[in-house]
Amino acid sequence: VAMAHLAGRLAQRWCPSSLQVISFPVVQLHLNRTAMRASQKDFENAMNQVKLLKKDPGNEVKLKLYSLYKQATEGPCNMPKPGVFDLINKAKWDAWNALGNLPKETARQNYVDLVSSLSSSLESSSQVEPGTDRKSTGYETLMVTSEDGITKIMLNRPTKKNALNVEMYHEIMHALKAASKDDSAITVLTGNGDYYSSGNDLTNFTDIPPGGVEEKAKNGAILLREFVGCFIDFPKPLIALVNGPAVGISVTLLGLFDAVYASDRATFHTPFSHLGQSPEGCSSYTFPKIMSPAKATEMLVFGKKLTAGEACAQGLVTEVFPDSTFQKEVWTRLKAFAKLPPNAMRISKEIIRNREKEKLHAVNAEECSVLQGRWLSDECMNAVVNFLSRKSKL
Ligand SMILES: CCCCC/C=C/C(=O)SCCNC(=O)CCNC(=O)[C@H](O)C(C)(C)COP(=O)(O)OP(=O)(O)OC[C@H]1O[C@@H](n2cnc3c(N)ncnc32)[C@H](O)[C@@H]1OP(=O)(O)O
Repeated sequence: VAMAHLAGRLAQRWCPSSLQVISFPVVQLHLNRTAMRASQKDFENAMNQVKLLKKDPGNEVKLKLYSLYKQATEGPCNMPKPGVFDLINKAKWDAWNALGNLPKETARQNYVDLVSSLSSSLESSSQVEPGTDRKSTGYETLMVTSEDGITKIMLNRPTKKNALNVEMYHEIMHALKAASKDDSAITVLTGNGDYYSSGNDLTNFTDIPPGGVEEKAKNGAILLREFVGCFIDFPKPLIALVNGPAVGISVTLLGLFDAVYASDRATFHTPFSHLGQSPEGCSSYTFPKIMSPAKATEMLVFGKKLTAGEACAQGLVTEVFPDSTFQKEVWTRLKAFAKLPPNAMRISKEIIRNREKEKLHAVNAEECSVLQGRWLSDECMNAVVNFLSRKSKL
């Protein structure tokens, strides 16, 4: 967190004249989380959209829609349990009752999300790849689509190399939560454009709250911990399609994915020391396990950039594909995976992940706490100032 006024102080201390040169963009970040909450109007629109669906979504989805509708409009299940032979009403009652005390607003949001994913998947079923189907509504920084049992979350700030601004952190968390509840069997994260992601948006460091830099660092650590926590807890198979270069947090998180497919154009770079920062995304734990402590040190401490082939040899990447056939090959494979029984996949992932979950959350907490301190350091501030003043790139 090279916050504007502290960075300004630094520049003044070391290079008074540079103050005229460096102008800090004070970014008004759209932390508008309420925008992500479905309004009554969104809910009504979704109800109308359901009537327009061209294909029957199937009984399981219809039960889900029914239960979410009832929960959103009436709250927790308030009907007497139907008799065992009243099969239809019993199935409806079971579905509604299973939602327990889910708040009405959450049910409304889930209903809207479900309808949105159905609209995308059912109306565009003639298309070949999830990459070409309809954009779901409501996201500023992502394109989220669902088709063929696959929810695809695409980072969508190609002009900024898919750098993660604060809004994108929130939207990814939201999209992951929605994907964990939707009907897809697997979830995919990828990037739009030539980059997978250039990591944390360094302008995140410039919008200082009234509490000053310490508060900024504290808020950053809280956000990061919650963000990484969503990856640790994600219940379905989560697959990264690394379409191009990946930097910083977009690389470290890969250790929490269930499979990582990369184009041979991709590179993997975690220049934390160069940036005066320290590893996150649980990489201080996952990387040494995946690739040996020494190889992890080369990446996380010395900032060695790996090619896709090297990352594959070290176990960080599952398989590398020629860029020219990357999309075709991986989507063919993913579609086959998505046809496997979803509950079996979920349970198998759970059994693998559960053994590590507690440890991963502890590592995440520790990494965030260390980073909070790093963001206040001169080393970190200098690096961010240099990038923002266009003095240095990676
Ligand atoms: C709160 C949670 C914190 C979590 C902690 C996470 C840590 C990390 O992720 S550390 C890694 C941070 N990332 C970087 O340091 C990368 C910085 N970017 C670069 O070095 C370069 O942009 C590049 C090597 C990624 C690409 O270089 P190039 O091909 O020459 O493209 P441009 O530099 O012209 O970039 C185009 C456009 O995108 C903007 N941009 C790219 N990356 C970032 C970024 N990380 N943050 C902010 N902005 C970024 C760049 O400024 C250009 O914008 P315009 O000048 O407006 O065109």
